[in-house]
Amino acid sequence: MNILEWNQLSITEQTQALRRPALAQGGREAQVADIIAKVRQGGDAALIELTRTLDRAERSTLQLSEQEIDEAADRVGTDLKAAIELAISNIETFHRAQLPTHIALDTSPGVRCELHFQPIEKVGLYVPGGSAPLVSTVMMLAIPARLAGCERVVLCSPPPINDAIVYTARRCGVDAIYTLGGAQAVAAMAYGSESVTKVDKIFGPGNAWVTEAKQQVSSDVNGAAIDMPAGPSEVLVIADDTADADFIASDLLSQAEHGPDSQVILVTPSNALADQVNAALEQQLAQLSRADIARQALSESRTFICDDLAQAVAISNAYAPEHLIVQTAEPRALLPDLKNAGSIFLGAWTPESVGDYASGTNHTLPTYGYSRTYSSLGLADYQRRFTVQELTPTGLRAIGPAVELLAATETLDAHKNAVSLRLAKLEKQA
Ligand SMILES: NC(=O)c1ccc[n+]([C@@H]2O[C@H](COP(=O)([O-])OP(=O)(O)OC[C@H]3O[C@@H](n4cnc5c(N)ncnc54)[C@H](O)[C@@H]3O)[C@@H](O)[C@H]2O)c1
Ligand SMILES: N[C@H](CO)Cc1c[nH]c[nH+]1
Ligand SMILES: [Zn+2]
Repeated sequence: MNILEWNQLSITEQTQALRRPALAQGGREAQVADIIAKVRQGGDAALIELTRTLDRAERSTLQLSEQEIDEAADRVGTDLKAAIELAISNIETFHRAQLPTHIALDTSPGVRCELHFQPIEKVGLYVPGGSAPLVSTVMMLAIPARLAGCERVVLCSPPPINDAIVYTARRCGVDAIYTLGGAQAVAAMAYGSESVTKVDKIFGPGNAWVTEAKQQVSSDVNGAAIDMPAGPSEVLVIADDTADADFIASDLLSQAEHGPDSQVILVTPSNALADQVNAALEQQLAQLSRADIARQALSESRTFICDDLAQAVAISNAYAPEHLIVQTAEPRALLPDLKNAGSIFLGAWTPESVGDYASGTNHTLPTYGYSRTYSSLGLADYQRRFTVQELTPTGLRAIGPAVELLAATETLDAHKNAVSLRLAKLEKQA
């Protein structure tokens, strides 16, 4: 990886060096808008045609039949099924603990306020499959959907759909599975078609086409809400000279292998470590089946040499990575200063891969720097919350005059009147 001295870069160069490669490419807006328009106009026929041209797959139906699901499940080995069970157990445990608490209290005597939670009724899950079949993403998206109580859960993944994706979808309670990928899958779930259910909210990561389509359908009131912009994978590692260069290289490569537009960053005050990591990257790349993809990602990735760990934290906060790994002598000591990251991995024995699969946390995370304002996917994303209030005459007498005065100050007479009429009636009754 290119090694750069952070302090030698101008402000413009620093900003440029932290730019995401997928965003730098850009230019997909019109193409994605065209795909969405075709799906809205042509329904299933357009989806079948787009699947043929963009995914080179011939299918006359989009939804998997029960027989196809049974056959796929039979082909999944028992060892893999056991690993899936272990992951499901931890993901369920962590997400069940996120079930919200209903609030009901009196803010003052006779003024009852309540906070209620309701599942979003219909949700659509996108499971990437273009370059690798992300079985783990099925668990990350479907488990919280079921725990939240969503009524209908549908899933799209590009053809040829992987057997383990199908098995896991059924195991996690998905109601319908469609062999659809890319922007066309997002459009189908947002607007519906003859065979695809229109959903209220779309969840899941994907490549730049998927992410762009999610943005477009979420800005249309007739489309669907989305979880977050979860695009090409990225990781930033903060390390000092106590860190193991092989471990760091393995973590960087684990995200670099996702796609050519993935990005990985190492920030360290140690020149020696930077060189060791580069040597370890070369060694490990030679063993990887996806070395070509990882090399492309590494070409847009870099190491920054910084003054100290405080500067490393500042660089990380500015980049706002999807994943942040801290491999320093005292990783937890940095935690209070780490502001913007989707998910943080502390210490030498916490490879990012454990969060991808089985520790229990969700691997669907904001990319492109959106971890400044978006959070890791959680149970709350599958629910909506609303408030309830109920006042007694005592309650209205207590807060009514203040409401009247506030309404008058805003020159909103009707607001004031709605209180005044009632207070007058209460006066008469007294
Ligand atoms: N942020 C997260 O939480 C998170 C989690 C898992 C994966 N990811 C990322 O998800 C991505 C998965 O990408 P992927 O490509 O493997 O699978 P994908 O399923 O997201 O995309 C494949 C689809 O892209 C469409 N497509 C490909 N080239 C196209 C083109 N030229 N024009 C129009 N459509 C085209 C095709 O329809 C295909 O079905 C990776 O970048 C990975 O890093 C992110
Ligand atoms: N690291 C990905 C999120 O950026 C998630 C994933 C799935 N499988 C392996 N990794
Ligand atoms: Zn990963």
